[in-house]
Amino acid sequence: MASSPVAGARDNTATMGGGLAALLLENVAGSPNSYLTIFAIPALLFFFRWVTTPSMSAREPPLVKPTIPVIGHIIHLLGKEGAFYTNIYKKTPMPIATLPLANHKIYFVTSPSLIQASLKNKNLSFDPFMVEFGKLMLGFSDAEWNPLVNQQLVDDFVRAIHGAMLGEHLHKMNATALKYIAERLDQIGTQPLKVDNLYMWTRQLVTMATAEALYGHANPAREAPEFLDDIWTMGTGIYHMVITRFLPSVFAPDALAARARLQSTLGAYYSARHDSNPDVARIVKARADTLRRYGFSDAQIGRFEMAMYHVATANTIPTLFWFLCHVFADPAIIARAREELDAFVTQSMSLPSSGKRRVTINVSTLEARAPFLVSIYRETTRMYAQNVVNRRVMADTELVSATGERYTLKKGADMHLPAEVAHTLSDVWGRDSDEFVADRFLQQQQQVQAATSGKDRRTTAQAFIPFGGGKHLCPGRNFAFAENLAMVLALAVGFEVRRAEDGGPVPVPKSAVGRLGHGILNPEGLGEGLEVNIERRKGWEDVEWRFVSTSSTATSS
Ligand code: HEM
Repeated sequence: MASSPVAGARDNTATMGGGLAALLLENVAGSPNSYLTIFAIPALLFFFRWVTTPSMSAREPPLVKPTIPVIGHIIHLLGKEGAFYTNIYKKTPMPIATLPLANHKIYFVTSPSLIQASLKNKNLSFDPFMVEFGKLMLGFSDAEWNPLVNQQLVDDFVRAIHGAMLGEHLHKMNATALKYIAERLDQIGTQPLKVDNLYMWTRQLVTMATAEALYGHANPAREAPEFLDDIWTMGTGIYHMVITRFLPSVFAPDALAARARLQSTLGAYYSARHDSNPDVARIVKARADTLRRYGFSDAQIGRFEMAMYHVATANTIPTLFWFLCHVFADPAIIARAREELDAFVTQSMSLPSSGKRRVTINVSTLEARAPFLVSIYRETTRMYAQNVVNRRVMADTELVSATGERYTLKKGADMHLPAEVAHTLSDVWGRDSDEFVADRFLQQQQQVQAATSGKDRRTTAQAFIPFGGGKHLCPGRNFAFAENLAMVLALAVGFEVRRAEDGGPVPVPKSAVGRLGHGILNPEGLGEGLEVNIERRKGWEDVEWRFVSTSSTATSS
């Protein structure tokens, strides 16, 4: 039937009045392809949303939706990196929340009691991350990794690690590392030591001290000093190797090259069976023994053990740097530290035949004898830790907060416990939670002793997670304590550390942007331009330093 232009115009007017659906139906009638359009597009959109939005059950932690649907949190996470969690918490403060990352769920925990409940819960495991991150960081292919690594190995390995850094094993490591550090300090004579970059100086000295403590006299860094730099260069690539996993060969070629050199050098170390030398740390022996039992070749142990050297230095040394800066940056802090330390260090002096006065300090006593210095150390780890403790939910689990709220956690989801958020909660740490307060931990200890605020102390202890917690609580924390406390004590008492430019106090530099996958923040520009002079303190010119580590009061985080 022919239609007049007028009739057509009337029809269209009617259609507009009848709504969009009618228009679409009318047009679709003429074209089978259009049927596809009308049904397929919404179906696809629905399917995409269904696939990419995790389903939620009642009592799961409340959902925090991203501003941009589906991928908003991912974009925000990659853009803000370390500050991601703080930003989310500032916008939506919750004790626990569910963050959808595409179709994956992350439970983001900030409440101190829920943090501790998570760390203690056996259904929440770090093991899958050890396996997943390990393979990526160490550059094993699936074909090599899968036949070697199984749950039994992970269990044995974790047991071996934790048993190997206690008691006599720990004392031996402490003694070796601190001997190396003390000898370097003793070499500073009457002329000031000019240091171009305080961060790099600390890093070089303590990376080597740690290598000595781990690997003994066959420590590969003795023969190949580039080994020390390689461990840090490798660390810069972790973000690309493990977090984004996107073309590390393009974005982190130096890190991959450094990794290859480290792994080959360590492969030679294990092939020569240097790990059986008597001056090697128990943790190095125990790890290699376990890996050999599970069929790793010596070359594969070398590749795997690069991880040990990394974890032993990556967090301890930036912590030491900030600790040192804060002690020497504020004249009131260094004065108070010396008030605490001078008398007891003087009591620890002897006069050996060398003619020099010798101070001998047992690092295991410092917790009790140097509470102010220990407080500065803890405050440093509180302020600069930005590690995210990871756990995976292995079975549907219920978590109960201190106030009785119950949350259901679903199998397969991940949990993130970011130290940066927990360490700055103002209702836990006070209104000055963003500030560095040198005696914060000392004040708390005194309040506990006076029994005035046991509850507060419990809450801060629950929110303090620089070393993680539960079964995977960092086994190196006591060794890190010994290196940090001993070195800063010796410098505080026996030396002056001053800005080279004008002899003024050491500045505390800005910290670099926190990268995902890193624990303690680095200084901006890796300390470039932080020139200092280190010279003997008046009245302490002829003192040499010795540290021992014997069982008495155990040190702790
Ligand atoms: C200030 C220094 C250090 C900090 C802040 C630190 C922090 C951490 C953190 C947050 C974890 C994860 C814990 C968890 O998931 O619950 C960890 C694990 C670990 N750390 Fe440390 N760490 C430090 C020093 C050291 C040192 C010196 C060593 C060895 C000599 C070491 C060896 C390890 C090992 C082997 C693990 C894995 C433990 C396991 O999976 O069971 N760390 N550390």
